[in-house]
Amino acid sequence: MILATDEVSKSFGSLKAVDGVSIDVRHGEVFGLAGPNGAGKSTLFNLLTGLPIRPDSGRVLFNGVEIQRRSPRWIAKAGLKRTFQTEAVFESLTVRDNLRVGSAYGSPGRPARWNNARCEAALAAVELGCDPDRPAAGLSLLDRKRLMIACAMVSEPAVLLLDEPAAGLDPADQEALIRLLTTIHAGGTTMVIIEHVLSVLSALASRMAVLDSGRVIVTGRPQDVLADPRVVEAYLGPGAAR
Ligand SMILES: Nc1ncnc2c1ncn2[C@@H]1O[C@H](COP(=O)(O)OP(=O)(O)OP(=O)(O)O)[C@@H](O)[C@H]1O
Repeated sequence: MILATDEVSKSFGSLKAVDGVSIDVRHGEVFGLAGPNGAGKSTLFNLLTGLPIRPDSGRVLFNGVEIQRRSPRWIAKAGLKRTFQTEAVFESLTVRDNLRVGSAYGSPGRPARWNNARCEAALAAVELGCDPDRPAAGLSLLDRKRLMIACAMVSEPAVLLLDEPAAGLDPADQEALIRLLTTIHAGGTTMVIIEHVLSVLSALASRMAVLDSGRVIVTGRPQDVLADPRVVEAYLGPGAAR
């Protein structure tokens, strides 16, 4: 296992947002996370990356090391990086400067000396063909997503966590995203993907878990999980699977 949670819980007041969740992510796989709105998926990502919360109980293990009390920066430098539901790019900065920020935040060891070759490589990896010296503002939705992924990939993380990468994309752009993430995965990056667009998740993930009300209700291969009556009822309500 490269990444695991062991009975991780987090409450906000009386709400158990994440309730005793245990997942195991294997080296080199794409692991999916799904579940209805409010199921606790993003909170689980926040607990994995220390941003900005810590678990009330349970452990997060990265390469066998407990990281649940580590800082977000330490976790990023260790090789666990993430993207966000909304396209978290600095609109007033150029594409190149966005990548510089990504590199400075997550590179292991001392801050890496920036070089243009690295910028070009990161942009090529996400197939972002624009002028690197143009502002990020005005990029299309898909290109802002490419840039956000490039900012995470520029420090060559071992694990990339993607929070709803397909949100807002039309079917053609979803296909482009699937091709892009397939290529990045083929380069050796382990991925965990939260996604509501289940066709995208099915195309990418070898295993997945579904959360409901903070708990894992089913884990397995996408084709089995998505046909499971418990999953159908979590999305559509009690009795929907009958
Ligand atoms: N900082 C916070 N303070 C209080 N409640 C929170 C906080 N963060 C999340 N929650 C609550 O925890 C629950 C789980 O939220 P979370 O965002 O993890 O769900 P999700 O599965 O990612 O949902 P979505 O698919 O809509 O993004 C929700 O009820 C949410 O309102």
